[in-house]
Amino acid sequence: MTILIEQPHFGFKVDEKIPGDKKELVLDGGFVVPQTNAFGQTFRDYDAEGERQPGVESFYRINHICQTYDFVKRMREEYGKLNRVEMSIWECCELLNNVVDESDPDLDEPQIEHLLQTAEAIRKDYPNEDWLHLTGLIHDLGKVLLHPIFGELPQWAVVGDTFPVGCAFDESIVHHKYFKENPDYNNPVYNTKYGVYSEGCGLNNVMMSWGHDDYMYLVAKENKTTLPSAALFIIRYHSFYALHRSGAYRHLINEEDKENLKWLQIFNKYDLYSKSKVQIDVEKVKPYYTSLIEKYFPAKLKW
Ligand SMILES: O[C@H]1[C@H](O)[C@@H](O)[C@H](O)[C@@H](O)[C@H]1O
Ligand SMILES: [Fe+2]
Ligand SMILES: [Fe+2]
Repeated sequence: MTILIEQPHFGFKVDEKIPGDKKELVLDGGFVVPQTNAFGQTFRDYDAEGERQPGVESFYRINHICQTYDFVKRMREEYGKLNRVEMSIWECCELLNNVVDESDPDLDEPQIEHLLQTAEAIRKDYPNEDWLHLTGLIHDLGKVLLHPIFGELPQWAVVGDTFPVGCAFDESIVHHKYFKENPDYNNPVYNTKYGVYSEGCGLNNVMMSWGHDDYMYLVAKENKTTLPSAALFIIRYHSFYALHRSGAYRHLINEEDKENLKWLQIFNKYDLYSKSKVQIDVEKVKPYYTSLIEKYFPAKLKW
């Protein structure tokens, strides 16, 4: 049954602005898109004054200064070895029980809540796309890099929006001004529109700032997941807001990226707007998600 609240037409598109005077939208008895985050502010407002703003801004300052081309190259090589731990996907979800993401203006809950909220919100609107439910569950698992067994990487090397390194930093990136202190900012090899890349080279050939996205992509790929390529693309680029939100860096993408981007934009609605104080009953949904994990992953993965 379709229930429509205070909305004259059916449907809600990702890039549509939520009307200011409407409280919330309900689709097909499915996922409710809230107008404000758990702190009563609009989502992803990096300038809104509030308890999280100063911490988030200082997070981005150090992130933008330290994410250089050389740093990313070293991290990809080091963490691409996957020689740290062997564990299942569900064990990794549980490790995130205590992890709180300092870059996020919309959420201060442990990450496991966010994973389940995202997956369950997708399941409401896309009941038949089980691969997308599982993608929701695992997309942020790369945040285990914050854990002591992964060397307790600092937040700036794990979370936050991502962006290409090796070419100019686009102005649409959150708190762009802090890039001025990044050594690559003044390096002529890396500071032009194309930098070390070329027109339509494809994102697979572009190095992204290091963090949970690329790491989890490497984990999924190297452990031979059977998830479709759109799932791997979502995991790898879900923090690349400059592209999927602002449309920057389109000169680097190829046809395959363009196709995958459509799924990423659908996914983003659930990743972003499902952040709330509503808790999911973990034990209740666990059997469903463990069956999906069995379908798409080996029992133990190398991390
Ligand atoms: O603060 C958030 C958070 O770290 C998310 O996991 C990441 O995907 C977003 O891009 C970022 O803005
Ligand atoms: Fe993320
Ligand atoms: Fe997320």
